[in-house]
Amino acid sequence: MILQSIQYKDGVLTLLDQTKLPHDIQYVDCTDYEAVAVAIEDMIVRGAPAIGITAAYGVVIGALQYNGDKDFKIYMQDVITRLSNTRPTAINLLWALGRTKEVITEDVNQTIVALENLAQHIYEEDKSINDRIGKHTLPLIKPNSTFITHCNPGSLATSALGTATAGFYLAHAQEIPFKVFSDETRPRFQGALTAFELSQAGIDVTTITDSTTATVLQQQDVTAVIVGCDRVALNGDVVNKIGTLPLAIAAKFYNVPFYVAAPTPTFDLTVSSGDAIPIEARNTREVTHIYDNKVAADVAVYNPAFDITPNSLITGLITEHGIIEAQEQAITKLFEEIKA
Ligand SMILES: CSC[C@@H](O)[C@@H](O)C(=O)COP(=O)(O)O
Repeated sequence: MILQSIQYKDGVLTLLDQTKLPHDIQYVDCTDYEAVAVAIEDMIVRGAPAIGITAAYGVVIGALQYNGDKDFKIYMQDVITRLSNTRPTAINLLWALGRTKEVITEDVNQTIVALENLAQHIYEEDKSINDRIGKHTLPLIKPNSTFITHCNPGSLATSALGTATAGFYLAHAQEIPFKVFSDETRPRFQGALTAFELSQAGIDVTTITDSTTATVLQQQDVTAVIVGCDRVALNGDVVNKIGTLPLAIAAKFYNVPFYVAAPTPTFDLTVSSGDAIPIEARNTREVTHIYDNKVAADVAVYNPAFDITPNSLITGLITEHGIIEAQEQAITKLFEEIKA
């Protein structure tokens, strides 16, 4: 069973509350755009593609709330600005919001219909991207192979099969035996969500602490590491959940291929390299507390939510158009082909 993290009907955006998983399955209904913005900030919804889809629906809800107090286009710009300031790293957010801007006109009713169609289109497009990334990942999943993944690049973070997990779902459906090690991903335990969703689907998954990753690479015959991403720079550097960089370094040391599942909406061709990508600094409480239990002394805390993996550590980027090198030339060529 694949859990749906985002559902929309008649002005109500229903989000699976990921802060409660895996213990409780609870949903949050958003009927105003401020609630959507807070849901993104508080990580009720999370994961790059899911954030983009949610923001697109947030704009629809914002348009539905319009009460004529000010010029419609100025009001809609305020809605978009609020949503775009929720989280800084995953480019899917700005990508989706940029697309909503293109359909906003002075005509309120027409704009609402266009925004609803667009949000639905972005949602469906993401599903198709998941499927296609899965198909390109499938040849890597030979019988009895072993993988490591990090964070949650799964159905919870997208509209369907996930990015890095899509191949796992397809291979499992074909009854190919394989196993997955899932880093728990401190401090927010997104990897525990990956283990949860893969195990729900009947996939052989083992949770490991982030500090066990190198030992698994040392001890096991790992076929490949496959992770997702939040933003890919023009030169192929990848920003993904904190802990991806040490995993990539360890994979290189043990000669294990390191793949990044990268939907094209996650590329940002305006940034030449990873160090130009803004890295979100999150609340120190995420580190000092596990749920409500204090686990750290009262000392300084450094809590970047993402890290930058240099292109030299990446074997390939698994896009919906196929696997490409994490290099500027290959990325430019892909986007030229898409445009043509
Ligand atoms: C869907 S791929 C991106 C993920 O690997 C990952 O970095 C992610 O889910 C984002 O993290 P989050 O901070 O929970 O929104």
